[in-house]
Amino acid sequence: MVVSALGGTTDALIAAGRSAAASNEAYREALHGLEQRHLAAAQELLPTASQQASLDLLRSQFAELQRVCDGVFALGELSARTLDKLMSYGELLSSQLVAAAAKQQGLDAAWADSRQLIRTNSRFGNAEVDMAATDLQVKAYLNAHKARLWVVPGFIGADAQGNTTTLGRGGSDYTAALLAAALGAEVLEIWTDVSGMMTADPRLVSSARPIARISYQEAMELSHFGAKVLYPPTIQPVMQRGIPLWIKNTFAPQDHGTLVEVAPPRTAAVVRGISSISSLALLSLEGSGMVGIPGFSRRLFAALARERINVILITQSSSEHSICVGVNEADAARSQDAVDEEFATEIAAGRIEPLRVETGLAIVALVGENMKSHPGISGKLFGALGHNGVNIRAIAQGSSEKNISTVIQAADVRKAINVVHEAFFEATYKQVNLFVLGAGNVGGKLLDLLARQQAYLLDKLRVQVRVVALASSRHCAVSDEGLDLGSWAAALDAAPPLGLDEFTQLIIDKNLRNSVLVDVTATPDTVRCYAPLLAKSVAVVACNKVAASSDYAFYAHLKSLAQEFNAPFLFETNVGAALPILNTLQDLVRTGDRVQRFEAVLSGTLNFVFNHYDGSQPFAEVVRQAQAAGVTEPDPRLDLSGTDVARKALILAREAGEVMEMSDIEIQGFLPASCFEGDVEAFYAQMLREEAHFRALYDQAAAQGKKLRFVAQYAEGRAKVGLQQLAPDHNLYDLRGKDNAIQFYTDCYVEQPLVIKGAGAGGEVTAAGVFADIMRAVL
Ligand SMILES: NC(=O)C1=CN([C@@H]2O[C@H](COP(=O)(O)OP(=O)(O)OC[C@H]3O[C@@H](n4cnc5c(N)ncnc54)[C@H](O)[C@@H]3O)[C@@H](O)[C@H]2O)C=CC1
Ligand SMILES: N[C@@H](CC=O)C(=O)O
Repeated sequence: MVVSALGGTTDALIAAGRSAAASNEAYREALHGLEQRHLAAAQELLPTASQQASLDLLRSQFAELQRVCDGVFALGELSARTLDKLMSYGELLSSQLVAAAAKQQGLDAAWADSRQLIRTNSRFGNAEVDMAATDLQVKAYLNAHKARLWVVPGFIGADAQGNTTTLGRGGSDYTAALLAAALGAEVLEIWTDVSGMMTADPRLVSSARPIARISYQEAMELSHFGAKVLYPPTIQPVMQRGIPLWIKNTFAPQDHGTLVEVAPPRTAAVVRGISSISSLALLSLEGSGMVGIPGFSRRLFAALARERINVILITQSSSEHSICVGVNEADAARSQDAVDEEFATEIAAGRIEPLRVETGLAIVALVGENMKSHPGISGKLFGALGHNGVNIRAIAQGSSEKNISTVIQAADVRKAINVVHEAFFEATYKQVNLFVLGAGNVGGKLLDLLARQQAYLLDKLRVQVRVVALASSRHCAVSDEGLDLGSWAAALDAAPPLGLDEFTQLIIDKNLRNSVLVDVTATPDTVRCYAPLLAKSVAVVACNKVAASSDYAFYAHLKSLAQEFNAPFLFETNVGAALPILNTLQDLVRTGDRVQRFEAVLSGTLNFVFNHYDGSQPFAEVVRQAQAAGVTEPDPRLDLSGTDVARKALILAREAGEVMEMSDIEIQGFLPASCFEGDVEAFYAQMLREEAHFRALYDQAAAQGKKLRFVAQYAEGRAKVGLQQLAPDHNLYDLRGKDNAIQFYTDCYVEQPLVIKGAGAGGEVTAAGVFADIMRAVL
């Protein structure tokens, strides 16, 4: 049994040594605290009658420790050798306590000093083990001494002169593996505080799960790449002897844990785990003088090796114009000095550039032996990262195909690991993070719809939709876990205000995967956050028509950002609410068809009004009913003036490929100009006064058996909107309630148009259309 120090002891010993070296007497207090803790542990572990020997031993060892620290204090210096000696006390003390407790339990147990077993070189702080000597020492010791259970301190060894050395932090696992290998053990069990290696770091990925069985190679890749469960060198000694290694959880012994073995059974999962290393610096050596000249890489690596700088990742393009290596960020400055000195002549001659050092980076890596010869893995990896705006700075994959590593910004690590985990571990769910602007008619219906559908989406589509922030014009509620959609209105009311720029920055700072801005306002203000968000690969879904009907340059800029940053910009509901008008049009254009003309009824409000108005009640009253039904714009004058229909005609024409501005659309209004003087109430009052005008319009049409329809027309680059009287044989005659309809004549649809018709306005259907756009953006 190999034992680690009591939690926190090694750090406390290091701190005490450093205090002493800095002439700070605080080390005495620190040692006293540690002593009390160990004495208390002994009193808890052992019955009172048999505590004395252990308590005496502990006291004498703390007296020794005190003398070591006093020496450091007197000299004002803490050498690596003394620090190793200091640190060794953690494991020495704990293992002696455990040995005493085991004997007390009646086991045939004995304590062995690992300094007599593990032979290392004299590199204090991170000594290298002499395997052959260790093997011999372990066998000789166990031949000479007899006990059924040996309790041994982990982490420490001794050099040939008998000086105490340490094997690197986490080295107790390594000690155990060295002993298991020397003894030819049947199995090495590592008892820790987690239930094995996980598919990803559980602190970063909440849906990470334990890996039941894994090969040595995979475990090595994962442990090297930050899976802190296992100290990386641990695997080598047991792998060489084919000894299975079982990671188990002390706090949940019933859990299976992870079994590391030669050949775990093949599973459907091609990727075994995702790992990451933070605090990475990328060193780039570049220059035309390198091309085709052998020896540059050797000199680069030699310069780093002389400084004992560990190279974590290497990549070189086939142009040989640059070599790029990843090292620990803490080694960046030394790397720069070492490499620039090595290449001083070439740099002075301009044949290569001084070493370029970039910090603040991290590696995210896919690990799995089954990735070998399995096409599409890297494509899926890069696709998942790219779709979420994670820029890949460098890539490395060896021909063994066990590991594909990407270097990314450290700030993107959490998002990156989560999207990659979602992409490769299908049994988990995909998380969608919504940032919603507007909670009025459409917004409120959307939030209620999301609340109703959340369980369905999770269950059937494995999509977890969360509203992380919800803003009205006065409040903004934010929740990292997602707002409770059963009570969004109360949460919004209780929340403080947040400006639009701060809201935008919040989305960028949260940097969550599958982020979507949902604009369900009617204001021109909100559109200014679209561009910065699209440039961060945040999808934008809008039923707000302002952006798509604004200046052509702005609309085109948003479309190109969406393409450049792989971030959907979707606004299907801008025309005909949830009717699939824009998607159909985009399909036509995408397949090379050309729209020759279209005719459409695109105002739910005006259709509602003309379907309900027959002179039996005032026209103004019918408009009020449309507003109450949630069909009009927040300002109904936009509908009645024809402006809203003109916006839709413009958006359709643009999506058909036309470069047009709003001023190019001819609006033939039918309301007397007097109706637009003053505010909305004045508008209603004036319509009442103009009732005769509306009655006359109706009577003229009715007298010929026709209906009034406000029609948008586009043909060969020209568009207009206006009131028409349509006969019963017209395709747009038979429209009920607030229906919309459009007929496209294209190069393919020449005689019979492509017709789309149905409910084209109202809070519910618009919310449904926005919801569909959200799903389209993220699935
Ligand atoms: N009602 C319908 O049938 C359809 C509506 N639309 C569009 O839906 C949008 C919303 O319409 P409604 O819900 O009826 O309007 P609404 O006026 O009921 O709701 C808009 C909400 O946005 C809020 N708001 C304004 N400025 C804001 C800001 N800077 N930040 C956050 N919230 C802000 C307002 O306080 C209001 O609660 C409009 O752009 C409309 O053109 C699109 C298709 C159909
Ligand atoms: N106010 C609009 C709503 C949809 O865009 C309409 O009346 O159609």
